[in-house]
Amino acid sequence: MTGDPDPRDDALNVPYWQIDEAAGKNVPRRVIRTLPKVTSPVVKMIWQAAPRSAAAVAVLQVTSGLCAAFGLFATTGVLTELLAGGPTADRVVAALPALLLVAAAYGLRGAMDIGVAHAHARITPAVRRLAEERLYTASLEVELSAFDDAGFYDKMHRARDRGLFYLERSTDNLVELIGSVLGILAAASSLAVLHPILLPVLLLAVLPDGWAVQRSALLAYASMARAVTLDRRVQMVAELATEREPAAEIRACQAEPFVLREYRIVADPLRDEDIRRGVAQARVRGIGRALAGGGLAITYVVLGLLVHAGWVELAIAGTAVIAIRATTTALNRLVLASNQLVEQGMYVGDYLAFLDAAGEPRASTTTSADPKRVQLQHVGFTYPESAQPALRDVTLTVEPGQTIALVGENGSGKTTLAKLIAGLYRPTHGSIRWGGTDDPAAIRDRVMMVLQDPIRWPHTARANVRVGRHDRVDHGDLALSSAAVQSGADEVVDRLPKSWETLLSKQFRGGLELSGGQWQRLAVARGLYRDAPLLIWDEPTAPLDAKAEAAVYESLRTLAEDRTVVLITHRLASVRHADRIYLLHEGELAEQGTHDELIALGGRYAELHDLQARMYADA
Ligand SMILES: Nc1ncnc2c1ncn2[C@@H]1O[C@H](COP(=O)(O)OP(=O)(O)OP(=O)(O)O)[C@@H](O)[C@H]1O
Repeated sequence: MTGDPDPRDDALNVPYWQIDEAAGKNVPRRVIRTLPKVTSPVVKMIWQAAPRSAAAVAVLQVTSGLCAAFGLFATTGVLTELLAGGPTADRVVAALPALLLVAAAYGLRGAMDIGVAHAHARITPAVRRLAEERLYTASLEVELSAFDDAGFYDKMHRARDRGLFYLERSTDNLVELIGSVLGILAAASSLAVLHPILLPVLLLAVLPDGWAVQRSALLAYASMARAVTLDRRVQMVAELATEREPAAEIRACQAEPFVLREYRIVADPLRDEDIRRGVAQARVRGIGRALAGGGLAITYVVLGLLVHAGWVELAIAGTAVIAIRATTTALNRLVLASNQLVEQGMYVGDYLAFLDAAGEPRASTTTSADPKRVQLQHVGFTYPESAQPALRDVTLTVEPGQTIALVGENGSGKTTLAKLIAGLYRPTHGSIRWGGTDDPAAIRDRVMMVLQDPIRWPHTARANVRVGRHDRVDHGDLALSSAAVQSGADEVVDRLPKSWETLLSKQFRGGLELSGGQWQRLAVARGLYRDAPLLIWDEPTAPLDAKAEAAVYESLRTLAEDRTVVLITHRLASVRHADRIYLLHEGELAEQGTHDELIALGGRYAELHDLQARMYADA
């Protein structure tokens, strides 16, 4: 039956991702004050990414500015000769040497500008490359728990989606800014020499437009800050509607209208916000243009009055008009570039804030300690931004060579505990020691973990297994083959058209897709290929068929002979031989012992065991 939406869905109408008015208020108000702060990290980045090209741009731009100044002075010479008395032909001939100087100055300037463009072309891609690597390094190095924090996600998305893009744009704008500053210095210094009063008058023509562009930039940023979460939500819904992974389930659940409704809920306020911003920007731009036009008119009137009063010669006034045009153009470029730099600087700030939040890259630890005995003392763990702890007061010891099993209902904390034992999370209470160390970085090399929902790497079958220990030297693929045989992945690979070299991703031409169970066999092979003394299995066999499951457990028994194993499973029949079984309930250790002890106890474990035994018997 279809009908009105469930009223409980109304929770969707007051979402946390709505427009955030407070975030929009927290933006800077002035460009000039902010400019040095926002440009210095960009300058530093340019210098680190492409020092030679940066030096070339600086030298060529200064030379270009000098040429421009020289050209303007030479122009006065040309105009003086042309406006002198006598026949026109004589005046033109007399002006020729100055004219040649003007042509040479501007020709040289053109050559310098071509050089600037060449050097500039090398800078932006180099900056992007460096910035991307820093971002990816930071996000790969960050503690796993950061990914459970929505604030961190917002920061990362801002840094990745906008920070990188605007860092590139601000590199271009910085080159533009330096060029326009030097252009202004050249033109304005000639103008000041011709008549000092022309310079302040000229500012009248440019400042209003500058104000408008600045306001417009700030409006854009404030709008972005208000809508950033909303924007992310729209992208998420867009992925649901367009990506391959959810496509089947959406159709199977007939959830298409639900996805569209979700889209409308988030897209409508985003559209309204964009309109609000666009209209406000158009208004300030309009005011700025009108004021700028008035300012320029006043500039020319003042120049006319100066000529009329005989304070300025006509030839100098002619050069002044050219200089005014050059200065206005350069000042406008400067205002635009600096305003854009400030706007972009705010996004670049987001990029830098993310690098800060991600912290220093983890020092690559050279000490590698064997986990040996793993001891947990009163360990508690709460996920970031969660009200309830996922684990409470867990104390247990895993002796070297033991196989322990973690069992319990869904959500009881098994995976969380396994990730703590693997050193992926740090406890929020209590302590964990692995042999002689409590530094998770020191044991990471000695842990192999097969996760509940392993990554399907969009790579070859070989890469999917070898990524378990990508730097392992494996002559003749001996370790690869052995991991494949133990996990049953060999049967999967044998059927692939290009064997180990088959690309496992439908998103690329020639790629193939595997079934859930086939992927899982590769994931198990990946864990085995890693080959480490502490082995953590989180429901490794759930999607496997009976034959593959039996093969994996057989391999597990062999592996367990000289390893410490932590096994998580809901199939209690598979944990019967574990040295010790821990039953978790709502984040606490509710029962522990051997299989026989727990059955004798007659508690939750015994109850679950009976239930499963009856279920399989009925089946
Ligand atoms: N990334 C996360 N962020 C916040 N809470 C989480 C996160 N992962 C798990 N939890 C919460 O922590 C609790 C324990 O989850 P955990 O995945 O450890 O349970 P589990 O016993 O492995 O469950 P299952 O048998 O379903 O795999 C649950 O209440 C869950 O909602």
